[in-house]
Amino acid sequence: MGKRSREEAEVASELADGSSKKQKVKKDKKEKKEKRAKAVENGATESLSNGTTTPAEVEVDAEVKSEGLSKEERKALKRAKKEAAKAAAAEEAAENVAEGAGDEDAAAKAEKKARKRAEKAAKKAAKANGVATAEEDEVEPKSNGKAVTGVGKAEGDAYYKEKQIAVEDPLKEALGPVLSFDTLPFDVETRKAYFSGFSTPTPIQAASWPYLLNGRDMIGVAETGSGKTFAFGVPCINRLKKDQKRIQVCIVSPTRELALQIQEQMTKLAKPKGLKATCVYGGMSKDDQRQSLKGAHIVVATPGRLNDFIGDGTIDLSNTKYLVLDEADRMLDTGFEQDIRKIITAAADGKDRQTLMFTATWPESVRKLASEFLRNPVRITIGDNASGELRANTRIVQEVEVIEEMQKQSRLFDVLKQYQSGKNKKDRILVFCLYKKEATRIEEFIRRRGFPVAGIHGDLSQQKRMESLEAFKNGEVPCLVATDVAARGLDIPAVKLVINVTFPLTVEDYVHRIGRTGRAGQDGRAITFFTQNEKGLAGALINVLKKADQPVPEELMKFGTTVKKKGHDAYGAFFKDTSEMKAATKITFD
Ligand SMILES: Nc1ncnc2c1ncn2[C@@H]1O[C@H](COP(=O)(O)OP(=O)(O)OP(=O)(O)O)[C@@H](O)[C@H]1O
Repeated sequence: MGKRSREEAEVASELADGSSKKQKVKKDKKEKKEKRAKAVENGATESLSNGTTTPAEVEVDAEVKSEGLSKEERKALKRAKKEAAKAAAAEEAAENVAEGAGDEDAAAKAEKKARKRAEKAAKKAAKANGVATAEEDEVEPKSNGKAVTGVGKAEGDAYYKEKQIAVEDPLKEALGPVLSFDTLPFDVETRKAYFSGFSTPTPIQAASWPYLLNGRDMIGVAETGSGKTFAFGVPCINRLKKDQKRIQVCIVSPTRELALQIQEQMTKLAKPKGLKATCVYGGMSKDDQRQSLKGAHIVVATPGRLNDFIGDGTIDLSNTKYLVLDEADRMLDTGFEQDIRKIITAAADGKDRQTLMFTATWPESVRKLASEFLRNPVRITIGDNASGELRANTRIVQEVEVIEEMQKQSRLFDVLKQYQSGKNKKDRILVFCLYKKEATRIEEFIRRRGFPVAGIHGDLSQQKRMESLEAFKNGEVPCLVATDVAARGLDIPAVKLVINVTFPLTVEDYVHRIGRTGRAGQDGRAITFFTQNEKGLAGALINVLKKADQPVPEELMKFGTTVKKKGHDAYGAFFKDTSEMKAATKITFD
């Protein structure tokens, strides 16, 4: 085709396109008018394809619902109707102007303006009518409406692969991860309040949010310090009804200090929305806690005190539709099982309830019990670990020293001298013991050697426990001696070193203990004294070291690599020979 004829063809096609566009605009307008007339006739409340409600529709809706309104409400409704009529007239005028001028740009502008007015009127009318608008309620997550989905399949799959995320979903919803806070259903101010200081969601947050916002039950398994609290905390916020001053969200935690820490995080999420989170836990006044429950929407609790309050009628969980077991494997072990059964029975029915279980360790022994309480749960596991095997945070350097019982104190002194002197004098060190009496003795030993130290264990009053933790957190005391009450969940900034003076009863507890360091993308170090007394746990410990790519001392290998089938009542371990294990790849934490 020659140049000229090509130009002519293009002009002709443009003209043809223009006239057909005009015809289409006319046809659309005609259809819209007919639709409005029909809506008024039928009392229908259909929405336009862009999701807004037309003034006529609002009017019909308002008419239907105006019965039983107060005088003020009727007035508001009348005003809204007027607005709606004005907007409709404006829309009509805009259509006429556009038609008369034959100018599509002007028509589009006028129509846009009119639509805005119509939307405004629709919102006013809806408000007067008690219908919440999308903006007020933000996005109300639905269980089946997929209110929030993450990125598309290709991008999502690439992210899952890069971050080694395994998603097992019996319903095969295949929701992509949320890779930016901006795509969450919160306004700018709220996002700032929640996420300032964070650059992106962590892998467990990115992968779990779309499913949780869509109402799914979940098991989330991710390494210590990887942001699980916000992973389960953020999605429930939009679901809460501010005016319903009843417990709508319940989060259960195994220890008092952890419950308080979760409450702090939940308050950060609740407060900007005018919601209240409170905490109930043992060892403190019941009356004060009863008082604090007034007007609360979210309760974080330890199981014993929660059941006390359910039993005496202080707490009614029948409206609790979002139930979280944090440190879920601990919550489901034999010590807590009965308490948890009672709590779940007191909460809303399974079909109305979203149940979540989050943890860094997910032993085989609790999985069957967990399935009793969950409905088609999505299981999300981070770290090339689809089967949910025991894994330690790979940013922690793990050193294991096989020594004699009687060498422990002098080695402890050496380690403290090495890591808490000179410019490192203020570095935080957490020392774990197995027994309360042992913790008291070790604390005294450290104090006598000239190191400022505090303690936290079950022989101390709750007040004293909280004071010790606070002094450690605010840097007043750089060394804290603890039993396993401090092993799980506690998020203390910049713990440089964890020392295990006596190995815990399970290797799961070991993973949680050392997880107090190396949090939120930081590096950390753990030094563990291992004696002949714990040789039954050597195989499982060797597995954890190998999977985290850590050196395994010869002396430890000598105890054997077999993993006992049943390690402890709490967990009833799992069987795997270490030779099958492959080293873990590092997960990046943005
Ligand atoms: N998106 C994020 N980016 C950076 N830091 C984050 C992000 N989300 C949470 N954090 C921070 O990471 C730290 C660890 O979070 P959190 O306590 O929730 O970990 P966890 O996975 O529950 O750990 P544990 O298994 O020990 O209980 C906290 O200080 C938290 O404020």
